[in-house]
Amino acid sequence: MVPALQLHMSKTAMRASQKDFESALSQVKRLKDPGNEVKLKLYALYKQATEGPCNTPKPGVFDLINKAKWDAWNALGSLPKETARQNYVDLVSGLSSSSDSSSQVKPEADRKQPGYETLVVTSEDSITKIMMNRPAKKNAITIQMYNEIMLALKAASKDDSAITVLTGNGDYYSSGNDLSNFTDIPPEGIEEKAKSSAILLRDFVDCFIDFPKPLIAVVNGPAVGISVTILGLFDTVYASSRATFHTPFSHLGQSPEGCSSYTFPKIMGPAKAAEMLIFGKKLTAAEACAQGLVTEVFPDSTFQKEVWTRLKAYSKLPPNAMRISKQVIRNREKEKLRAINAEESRALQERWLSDECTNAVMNFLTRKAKL
Ligand SMILES: CCCC/C=C/CC(=O)SCCNC(=O)CCNC(=O)[C@H](O)C(C)(C)COP(=O)(O)OP(=O)(O)OC[C@H]1O[C@@H](n2cnc3c(N)ncnc32)[C@H](O)[C@@H]1OP(=O)(O)O
Repeated sequence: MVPALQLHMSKTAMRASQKDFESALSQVKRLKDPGNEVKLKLYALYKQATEGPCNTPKPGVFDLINKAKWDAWNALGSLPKETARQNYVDLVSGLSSSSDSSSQVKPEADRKQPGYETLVVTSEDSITKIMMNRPAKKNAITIQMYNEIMLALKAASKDDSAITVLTGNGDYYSSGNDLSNFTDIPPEGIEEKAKSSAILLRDFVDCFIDFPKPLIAVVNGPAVGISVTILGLFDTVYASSRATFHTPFSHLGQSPEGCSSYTFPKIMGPAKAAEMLIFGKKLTAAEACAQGLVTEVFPDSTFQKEVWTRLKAYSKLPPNAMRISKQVIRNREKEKLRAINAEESRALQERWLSDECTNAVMNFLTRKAKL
């Protein structure tokens, strides 16, 4: 290349780069967090562009952050200031366009994972959301929904999400077991029905006991029965101020499940647990929070916004560290929880054959009783 032309081009590039550099500096503040590796690159290019090659003393090995920054800057060697500016501008421009395209939110229907009829399952921002989707039936859990929740949890345990959320569509979180599950009696008879239901219940609860990643309940409204008891197996429970927590097992001729006979006394003390599990006392969200079943209550008007902002921030934490922390906490109790689940399921198998339970279910289904 002719030297004069080369000089002219580099001067043009330098002028353009200087102007763009200033706008890149303000643009970078508006970007989504690009992660540590990119932040180090930006830092190094900025230092090189403004101060030239790194000639400050190397920080000590224990000064991890400053050492990483120094290493990144030093790695640029004698890269000219102008080139560093240009590279900085190019990097920010690349980050801006990818963040623009990722911020174009696709409608939920487009992001929905196929294969579920009773749930809407979506994965984005490192969060897999499993939403119970029978709002007209208050998200009562049918046999199909138990099976789909188990499938969705198994898939979420293997996908690349960092955290998993269970929530409900509509005004209820869930009204618990769909009482019409008891009406579909197979030709083998009622004993067989009770036996297969106990196996389903045990498998369902085991999925929550064994779930390997942080599991969060976003309790958008009232919760009844098994949708309340399994909350003791979640890592975090966020509730709308409109939510209530009701376990009317005695009213239904039934007994507690979801490991609540163990987790509830442990969480809230035996006296408060007995009032819920034996006498069916319904708790408000504030009461459930005071008793430790709920992590935090948010005003209903801002519930979704506040909770999802929080969860998006948590989902950016290192996923392996979160998974290991959960496992360290859970592993200590896993065998115990599995044994309790098996025992509760056996007790319920008996209960479902009792007159007390049959009458309560018939009363609901013939609309003689509601909670
Ligand atoms: C494998 C087996 C495991 C078993 C373990 C689990 C134990 C439990 O979960 S016990 C808890 C069982 N749940 C209940 O007892 C709740 C029963 N439902 C009610 O009392 C009321 O529906 C409720 C207070 C939740 C809401 O009342 P409303 O606001 O007045 O609404 P509706 O009653 O009109 O409900 C609308 C619609 O939904 C149907 N529905 C609601 N919940 C259930 C349910 N759990 N099972 C079956 N159906 C339910 C209700 O019948 C209405 O249907 P339609 O009349 O066809 O509109």
